[in-house]
Amino acid sequence: MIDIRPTTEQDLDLFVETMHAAFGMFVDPPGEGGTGVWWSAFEPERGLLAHDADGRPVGTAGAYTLELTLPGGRIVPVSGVTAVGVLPSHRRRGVLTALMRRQLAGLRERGEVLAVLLASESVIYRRFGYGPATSTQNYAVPRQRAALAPLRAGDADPGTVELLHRDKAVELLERVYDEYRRLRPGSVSRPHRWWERGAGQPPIAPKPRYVALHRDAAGRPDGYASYHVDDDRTLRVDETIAVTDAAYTALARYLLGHDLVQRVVFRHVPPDHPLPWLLADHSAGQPEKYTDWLWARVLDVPGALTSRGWSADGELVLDVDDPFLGEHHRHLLTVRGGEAACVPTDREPDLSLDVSDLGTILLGGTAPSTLARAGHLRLHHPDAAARADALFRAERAPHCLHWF
Ligand SMILES: CC(=O)SCCNC(=O)CCNC(=O)[C@H](O)C(C)(C)COP(=O)(O)OP(=O)(O)OC[C@H]1O[C@@H](n2cnc3c(N)ncnc32)[C@H](O)[C@@H]1OP(=O)(O)O
Repeated sequence: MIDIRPTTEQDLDLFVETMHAAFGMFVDPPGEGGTGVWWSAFEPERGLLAHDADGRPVGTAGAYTLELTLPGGRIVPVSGVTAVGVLPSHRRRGVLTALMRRQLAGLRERGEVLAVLLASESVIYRRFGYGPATSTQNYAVPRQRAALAPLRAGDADPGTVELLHRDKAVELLERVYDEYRRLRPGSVSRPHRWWERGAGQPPIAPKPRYVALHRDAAGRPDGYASYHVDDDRTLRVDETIAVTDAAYTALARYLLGHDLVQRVVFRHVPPDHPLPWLLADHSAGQPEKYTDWLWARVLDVPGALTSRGWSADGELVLDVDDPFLGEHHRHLLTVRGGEAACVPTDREPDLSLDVSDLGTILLGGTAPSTLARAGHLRLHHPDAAARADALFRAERAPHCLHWF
C-alpha cells in the first residue's frame, strides 16, 4: 500500500534526502552553498512524498510554477514537474505510477491545460501521457574554420557587444531572457527567485562566466551569451539568448572570433539556429549531443488546443486517447483567423492519436505526418496529413533551454 501525502516547508529535508537516495547521490543540505542552492528555489508546498506500508518515505515528485510560451506567442501557466524519484529498494512496484496519478489530478485542479517536464530517461513518461515536444543539441565549430560569410552591403550591425562579468550582469540577463522566452514557443519562464538565489545552471548559477551583452542601435540590451574558456581551449557557451536575428549574428561573430581557442561549443542551440548559414564554410560546425528536452502533457484537450495561436485556417476531427487517465475525447478543432474553437463531436475522425502525441505536436516541433509515418498516429483520409501539418505548424521551431 502506497500512501501519498503533500509536503510542506517542514518536509523539505526529508524530501531532498529521499529524492537523492533515489538518484544514489549525496548533496549539500538545502540552504548551504553548492548543489544545496538548487533547493532554495524549490516549492516545498507543491511536493508529494510517497510512503510505504510502514510509513517510510520511498518516493518524491515536485512541481515548479512556470509559464510556457505556445505557438502564436500565447503564454499559459504550467507546472514544471521535477524531483521525481523512487528509492532503489522500492522500484517497479508502482510508486511512480501512484505519484503521477495523484500529481496529474492536482494539476488539473489548478485549472492548467498542460504540464511539462525534463525526463532523466526518455522511456519513463510516455505511459503517463507526456510527449517529447522540444529537443536541443550542441553545435561545435573548430576555430580555424570559424570564419563568417561576408555580410551583404548595408547589413552591418548598428548595435554593440559589451563584455561583462556574470555577477555584474544578472539583472540584465534576467530581463533579456524574459523578453526572449515570450517570443520563442517552447520556452519557459525563469522565476525571479531562481536568478536571485543563483539556483540553476549557469548563467543562473553564480559560476565565473563572461557575458557578451548585445545592445541595439538605441543602446537597449537585446541579447547575451554566457561563456568561459576551458583548459582544453574550448570556448563553451552556456546559452545564446537573442531577441533579434541581428543580436544573434553579432554574438555569434563575437564568440567565433575569440582568440586563443581551438573550438567553440554552443550549448542549447534550437533546431532552426542559423549558425551553419552564418559560416563561410557551411559544414564547419557539427551538431553534438542531440537530446529530447521539454516533454508536454495535455491535461485539458480543448483547453490546450484553444490556448495556442494558429497561423493557418482549417478544420480537423481529433480522436484523442488518454489510457493513463482512462479517457477518450473526440473533438472538432476549427481555426479561423488564428483563433481555435474546439467542441465535442461525433463526426468521423481525421486522425486518432494518443494524448502523449498531442503533447508532441501541440508545440509545433514535430509534424503530425512524421508521427503518422512512425506509426504513432492514424490518419483516416489521404489529405489528413497535409491538413494537420499545415494547421499545427508553429511560426518558429519550439525550443527550451531552461533546466529545472
Ligand atoms: C521529471 C524528473 O524528475 S525525471 C527524474 C526521474 N527519476 C530518476 O530517473 C531517478 C532514478 N529512477 C527512479 O527513481 C525510478 O526508477 C523511477 C522514478 C524512474 C521509476 O519509479 P518506479 O516506482 O519504479 O516506477 P513504476 O513502478 O511506477 O513503473 C511504472 C512503469 O514504468 C516502467 N519504468 C519505470 N521506470 C523505468 C525506467 N527507468 N526504464 C524503463 N521502464 C521504466 C516500469 O517498468 C513500469 O512498467 P509497467 O507498467 O509496464 O510494469
